[in-house]
Amino acid sequence: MSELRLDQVSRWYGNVVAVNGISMTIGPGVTGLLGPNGAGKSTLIHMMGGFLPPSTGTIELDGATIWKNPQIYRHVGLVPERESAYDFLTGRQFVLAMAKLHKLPDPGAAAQRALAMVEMEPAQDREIGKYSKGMKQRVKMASALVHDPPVLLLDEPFNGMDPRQRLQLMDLIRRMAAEGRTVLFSSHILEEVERLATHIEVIVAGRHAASGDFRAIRRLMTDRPHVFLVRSADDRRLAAAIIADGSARSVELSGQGLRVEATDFRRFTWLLPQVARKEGVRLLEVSPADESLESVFSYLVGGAG
Ligand SMILES: Nc1ncnc2c1ncn2[C@@H]1O[C@H](COP(=O)(O)OP(=O)(O)OP(=O)(O)O)[C@@H](O)[C@H]1O
Repeated sequence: MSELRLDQVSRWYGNVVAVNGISMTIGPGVTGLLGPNGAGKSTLIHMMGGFLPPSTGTIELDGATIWKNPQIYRHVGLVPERESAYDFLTGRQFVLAMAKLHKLPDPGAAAQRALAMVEMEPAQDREIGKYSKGMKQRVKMASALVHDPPVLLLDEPFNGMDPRQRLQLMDLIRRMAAEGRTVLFSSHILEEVERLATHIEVIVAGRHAASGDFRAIRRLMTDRPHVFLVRSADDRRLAAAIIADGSARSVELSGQGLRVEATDFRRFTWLLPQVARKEGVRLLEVSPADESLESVFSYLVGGAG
């Protein structure tokens, strides 16, 4: 059983801060790393896999530092987001090459075992370039599993898959976790993460925004007060209507518009346009007032990506 521990990890590229002071612990089972595009998921995964050093902070696997520690590669399998550039190889040749890179005692047997794990034996002698998206993903999984690592890191594994391929891969990931592995996968789709992950870590704009099981994340999204900035053609009139309607906890008039604190996020965003229409007030803008957390919630609830 393996545990990854991140302590105050940051990573910047020139002026761009991709990951900002993230601390978290990832244990056995399936963990979903959820966040919008550009949140820093790939950067985090590459650091966890030992392919990229943190600018500051530490990442440890079972107490051993990951960066510049070749031993780590034996314990971690990483499936990158990008497509393999080895389209001219067959699935078997590709997985075999990875087995040889790891200097496994019997690379042939290891490759065969890994291909069997992902049920790719029947197609192993065809070229990767001729595989479907789902098959390519499974061969990438086999290459990451060839040395039987206790930790598996998958970057956006469901991207571009059809529903059937998605289900197959979910089954496979569940199986990997049931065997005692620590499996982490990234995604920008809440539903995907909810279906598969027993634990969820949310990152937005490089920062750790929330963690827990999906119930905890959902609760966090709906229970806490949400502050919105609302601009309309007639702020005063709209403020009076919102107060009369009772759909907000407080309404303040400011120079930039209305600052509205809503207790029930969904109800408020559903009611506001109706209240405005009834009053004949045109809405110009509704935006979250607290960029860091509010954007997480509106992003998650809106399912945007
Ligand atoms: N090699 C790089 N050089 C400069 N900036 C980078 C580099 N890699 C990533 N970034 C920037 O760091 C931020 C985080 O990127 P990252 O790819 O880690 O996010 P992500 O959550 O994986 O998003 P996506 O799913 O779109 O890949 C982004 O602003 C990105 O533009």
